[in-house]
Amino acid sequence: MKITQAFTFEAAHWLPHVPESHRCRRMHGHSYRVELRLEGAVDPHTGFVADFFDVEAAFGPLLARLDHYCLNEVEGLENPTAENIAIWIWDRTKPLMPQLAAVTVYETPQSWADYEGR
Ligand SMILES: Nc1nc2c(c(=O)[nH]1)N=C([C@H](O)[C@H](O)COP(=O)(O)OP(=O)(O)OP(=O)(O)O)CN2
Ligand SMILES: [Zn+2]
Repeated sequence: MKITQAFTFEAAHWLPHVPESHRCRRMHGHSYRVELRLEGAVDPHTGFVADFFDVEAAFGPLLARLDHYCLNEVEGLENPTAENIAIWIWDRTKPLMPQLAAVTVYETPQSWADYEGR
């Protein structure tokens, strides 16, 4: 069974490795959406793969490190592409949630990165 929980955060960033002429080299902001997908068996008693409240409690402190910050200033996110944000979240969430199967980071509703740990 797969379950997914979505979160949103607002943040500024700029991309240091694109050409000077690229508009994303300038500081700008996004309303990001993060989806955490968990996979596992449904507990026959609770009916849950995992309690959404527990997912929220585990991910909340990480989300707080991103929301309303300049992502380039967050340790490990010096090049804050959607891909690198997804990896950053995975690396810090997977140890807390072994059932984590994918992290999806939407930079805009039309563009996102999916990471499944490889
Ligand atoms: N593979 C990636 N490509 C790009 C990334 C990224 O993270 N991974 N990021 C950017 C910029 O962050 C850029 O800001 C993307 O947002 P935006 O310019 O708003 O994108 P749109 O083309 O959808 O904007 P419109 O104004 O709607 O045209 C660039 N590339
Ligand atoms: Zn951007």
